Amino acid sequence: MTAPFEWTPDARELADLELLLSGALSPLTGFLSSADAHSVDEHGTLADGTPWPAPVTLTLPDDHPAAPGDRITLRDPEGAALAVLTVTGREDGFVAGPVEALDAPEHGPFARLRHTPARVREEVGEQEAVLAVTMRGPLGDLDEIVATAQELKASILLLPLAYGEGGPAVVRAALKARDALPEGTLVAVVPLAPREPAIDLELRERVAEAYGATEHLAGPEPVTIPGPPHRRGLVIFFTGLSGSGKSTVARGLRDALLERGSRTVTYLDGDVVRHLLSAGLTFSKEDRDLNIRRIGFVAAEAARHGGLAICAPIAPYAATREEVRAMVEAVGADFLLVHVSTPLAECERRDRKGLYAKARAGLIPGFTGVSDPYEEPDDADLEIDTTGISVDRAVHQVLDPLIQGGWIR
Ligand SMILES: Nc1ncnc2c1ncn2[C@@H]1O[C@H](COP(=O)(O)OS(=O)(=O)O)[C@@H](OP(=O)(O)O)[C@H]1O
Ligand SMILES: Nc1ncnc2c1ncn2[C@@H]1O[C@H](COP(=O)(O)OP(=O)(O)O)[C@@H](O)[C@H]1O
Repeated sequence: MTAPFEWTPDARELADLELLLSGALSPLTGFLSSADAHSVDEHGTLADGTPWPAPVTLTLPDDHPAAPGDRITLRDPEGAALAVLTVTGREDGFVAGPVEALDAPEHGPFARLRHTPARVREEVGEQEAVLAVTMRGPLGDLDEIVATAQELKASILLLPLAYGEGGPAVVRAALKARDALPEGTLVAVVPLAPREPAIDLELRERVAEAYGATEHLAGPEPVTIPGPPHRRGLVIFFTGLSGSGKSTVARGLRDALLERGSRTVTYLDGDVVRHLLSAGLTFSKEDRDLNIRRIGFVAAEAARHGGLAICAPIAPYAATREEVRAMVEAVGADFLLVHVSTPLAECERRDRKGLYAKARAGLIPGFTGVSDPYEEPDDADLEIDTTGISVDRAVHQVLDPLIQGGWIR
């Protein structure tokens, strides 16, 4: 049964929730209170003295109405109800309490391999010694694992710690290793998000124990060599006042890239987006933020598999631009913020669409730069002022650093 209050935890918290529900974080049965989390940080124990290596917490905004005694349905981003949390405390932004599983649909890559610790222990049998190998990347030396297992007369359990973009690759590596290891080697997928190295190792030990391990080997850390810039996803995000030249330069850049032909280009113009993706949104702060998040979402999807996206909205708020940068970097792509810093006076002099005149006459309320804020970026990767220079020159001020940085060939 779902509860009256609702919340959608973030990706890390959802991963922890899955582990709490499966028993992989035993003896924990819920999210920690602030007191427990601080005690773990300071002493490596819960407040009652039980040893525990890592805070497992859930953040809830202060304006969320749930209070101690209330029940909150926890949902995944697609809306599936995963669990109910019974609130025992709220402090320092954390909500604490035990969680109970709901009948959530199982999906996602390798969902069939997400065996619970109880199921794995049952399959292995209580008497047997088990060598668990936790892995975040491909295993190097399988001979060493085989030799250790023989010495311990143990069966082998591979625990790929699948989290985030690289998750499926770790599981594939585990399945490949299983085929080369002795018969009877088991694989169980554990969605354990990484922590700082020492804590990560201790937490892996605890998870391995929950899975019945009598011995634990931590597999090598993955060596992540990012691809060369010209193969990585890239989002070029123009921001600036209306009339500063964002669309003109962005279109020129798009055309120059298409002429070179070395990359696919997705172009998200501010005006075009407003007619389709964000049709119906106003220019209130909330709607502008939503508009920018939508643009960021589409751009990040285009960049996820190595595409190049160009966006050219006003994007007046620094925090929202930072959110988009984080969304793009979270999919392993690069983000370049281009501030088209043409001063207001010049934008107003151009007044291509007559909007500044209307804004000054009070006919358009909340017009950026006139009667609505524009927060100047202090994190721009490039700045161009298009006053008194040709469009071609302005386009080159963006294109040249892209070539120099290796993003464009
Ligand atoms: N109140 C108000 N403030 C600013 N701009 C306004 C407003 N009302 C309409 N317009 C027109 O909408 C274009 C900006 O849309 P954006 O989607 O880029 O804006 S935002 O990023 O959501 O703030 C902008 O186009 P550009 O000139 O291409 O920037 C304006 O033509
Ligand atoms: N060097 C330049 N770069 C870009 N635009 C320029 C430049 N010089 C003059 N302009 C003019 O400035 C206006 C910019 O309008 P636009 O690109 O629609 O701005 P925005 O998308 O920022 O609202 C256009 O009329 C364009 O021709």
